[in-house]
Amino acid sequence: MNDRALHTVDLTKRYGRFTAVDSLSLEVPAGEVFGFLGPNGAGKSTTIRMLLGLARPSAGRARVFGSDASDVARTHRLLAYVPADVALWPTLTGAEILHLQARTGPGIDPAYRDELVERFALDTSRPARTYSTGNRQKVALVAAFATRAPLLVLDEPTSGLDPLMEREFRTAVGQARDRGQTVFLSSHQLSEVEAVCDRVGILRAGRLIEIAAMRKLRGLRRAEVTVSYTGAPPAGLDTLPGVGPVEQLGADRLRFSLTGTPAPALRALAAADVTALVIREPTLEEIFLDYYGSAEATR
Ligand SMILES: Nc1ncnc2c1ncn2[C@@H]1O[C@H](COP(=O)(O)OP(=O)(O)OP(=O)(O)O)[C@@H](O)[C@H]1O
Repeated sequence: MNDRALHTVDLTKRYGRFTAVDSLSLEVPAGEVFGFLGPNGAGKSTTIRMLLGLARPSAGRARVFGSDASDVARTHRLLAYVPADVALWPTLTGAEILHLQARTGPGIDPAYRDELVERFALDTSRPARTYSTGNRQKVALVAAFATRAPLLVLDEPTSGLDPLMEREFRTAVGQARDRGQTVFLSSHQLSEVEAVCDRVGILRAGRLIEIAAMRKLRGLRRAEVTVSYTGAPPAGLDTLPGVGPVEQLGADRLRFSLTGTPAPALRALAAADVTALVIREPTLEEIFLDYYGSAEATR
């Protein structure tokens, strides 16, 4: 099989005069867990619809394991897809839907499917119309992860899941990787992408602005650190590498931004009588603004 699971060249989608996806060129090698990050409206779902042959590109091309994405009869035998808004047959139960999907998709591992039903705590005896958003997502995730499709395309698959289920999701992605499946995961949750992906592409206003290994993305991060203390304030923080301007928030509290390893800052803090320490991770939007400049970050 082709060693490139996904390959796009100048992939473009215009709606009238609006360009939703702009000359996207991307390669995802087989076996990689690739994160596709971007804020709302960046063009993630539109890109995915073109990869799945569900939307026709205005220009450029998309290939799935070497076949043109428009050849859905061929490419859909090689992939499983979890859409952002999962719609199920309302009168069928979860079990019936899983059974149906097993018969129509690229083939499944029934024992692993049953294990996933347990792990995702899915009550498959209920009709789908009674399912919450999260439960509908679970049905779609179980169906996708149980396949042996070489490519899993997941479009913001965890937006309705609680933290316990999010953990199961991360485990299932790791198991898919261990089996050699390629995972294309669209998300706007940096922590999720960071936990499971090998590489990440950042999309903004329809353009791919960065493709980086996770290690590099971590280097871009700027955390906000708030420190409460008694007695003398921690000394020498503002001369440390990675520490941004130190802002005093009252008599016994200060705040600073931190990029890269926290070790030097923690050593400086250890010398003071710290009563509370809060480290807030930046949002994806803040990383964009931080790294690319606020003027560029708006469409
Ligand atoms: N059929 C359509 N007609 C016109 N504009 C569209 C159409 N589909 C999408 N768009 C626009 O294209 C842009 C990209 O939308 P898309 O759904 O791909 O974004 P997204 O990154 O998936 O966002 P989200 O995280 O909110 O799902 C948006 O501005 C959207 O309004």
